[in-house]
Amino acid sequence: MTAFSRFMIAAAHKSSGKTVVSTGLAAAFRAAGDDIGTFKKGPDYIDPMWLSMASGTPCYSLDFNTMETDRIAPFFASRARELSLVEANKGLYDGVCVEGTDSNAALAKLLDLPVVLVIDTLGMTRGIAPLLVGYRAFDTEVNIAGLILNRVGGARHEAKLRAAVETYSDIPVIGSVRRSARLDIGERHLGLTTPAESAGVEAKIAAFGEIMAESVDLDRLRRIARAAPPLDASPSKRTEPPRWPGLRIGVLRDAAFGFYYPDDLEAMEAEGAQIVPIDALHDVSLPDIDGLFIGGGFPEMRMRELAENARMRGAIRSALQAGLPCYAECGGLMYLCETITWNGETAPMVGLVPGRAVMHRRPQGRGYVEFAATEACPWKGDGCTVRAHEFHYASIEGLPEDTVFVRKMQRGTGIDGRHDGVLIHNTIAGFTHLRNSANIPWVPGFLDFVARCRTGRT
Ligand SMILES: NC(=O)CC[C@H](N)C(=O)O
Repeated sequence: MTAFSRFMIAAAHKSSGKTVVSTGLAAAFRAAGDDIGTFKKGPDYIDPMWLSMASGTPCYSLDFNTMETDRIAPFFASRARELSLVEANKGLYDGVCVEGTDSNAALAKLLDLPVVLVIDTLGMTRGIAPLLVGYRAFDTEVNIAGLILNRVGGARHEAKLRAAVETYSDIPVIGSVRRSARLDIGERHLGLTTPAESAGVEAKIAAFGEIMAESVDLDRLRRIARAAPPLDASPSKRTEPPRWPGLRIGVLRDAAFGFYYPDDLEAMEAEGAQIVPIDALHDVSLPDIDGLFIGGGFPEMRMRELAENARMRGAIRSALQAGLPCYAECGGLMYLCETITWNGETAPMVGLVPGRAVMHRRPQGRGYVEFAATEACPWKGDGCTVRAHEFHYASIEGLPEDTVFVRKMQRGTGIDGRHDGVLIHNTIAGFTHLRNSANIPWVPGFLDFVARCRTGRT
């Protein structure tokens, strides 16, 4: 049994301001000297970037789709800090199936998380009461322990909301956050803008923190978090020695590429690999590496700078053509194509994948996917059905007929609706985002492949 303080920030629907409130709370607790850690439910990469910048520690995803349910609590216990904030996705009770087995509420029950609801009160006064009554009655096993009124218009609005809540509900109001342009994070395709591309991001996060410290009763929230019962799970511990000591894995990490799960990179390090960060916008050559990992992100937002860095594009193309093993996901796949087209502009990219990445106005693939590896897949242990996710506005056009794919889609879109993961030399590049877990061990699969290629080379 492990005792540590924890709570979930949930809402009634998407875009209620959860991430801004959570980021501000993480910043406020950190500024107050609390040992705060953050988690995000679901496969998202962007909200965790804000949360981890605010807390100064990695933000880990908790996801029913890619993690075995019985591994979630040990994983949480091994990453939790003295005070842990879990940010929900969408609404508290939303989930893929009608039973809500993968909902935020299910996660709150699994981890015994007291829930703090952030309610977007825009255009709402007395109507908040039936919403809360319903949320409370819908599942009495969910511990809704506090309420933060968000986007409150002014003192009169706040008074009406408080009166309605106090009259009809027993959920305590622990905060009231006024509508303010200072609390804006821009939204666009895929969700929020990333901190890496927001000007003055540190000042912005500090301002979120100051506003939350003034608007939310932090002590009350600490008490709610402390009242969580001890968690019936021991931290997961690794006992085997690292299998690939000294393997050097380059990871593209900059304003264009940033979609990485911190525990995937930690899993590489636990196997003895060394992560070598590479900036595709500014570095002009590749460091000494055995393998390359290019995650997703927003290459389309930086396509001019990526194009202008012709030396790096050339260095990556030559290295991959010479057989350097590489794994690229989504934005990484787009970078490896011949060109990216967006907003009427086309820019040259690496040119390893003989196709053109084209951005569209609507998502071309979104949600959970399932695939089976084809015989062509050079990674070992990839034979079973793999669950993962995709979210992209890009498609790949002009791929030749004889393209070799390593994934046959059973659910989801991938590259052509049926396949994902092109194989070119020792590079696998696809739209799917993988998350390493006990049942989807892509990290050992990739590292083993990198090690085999290295042995072949030397
Ligand atoms: N998931 C990603 O890496 C997204 C890539 C790109 N920004 C798109 O929307 O298509």
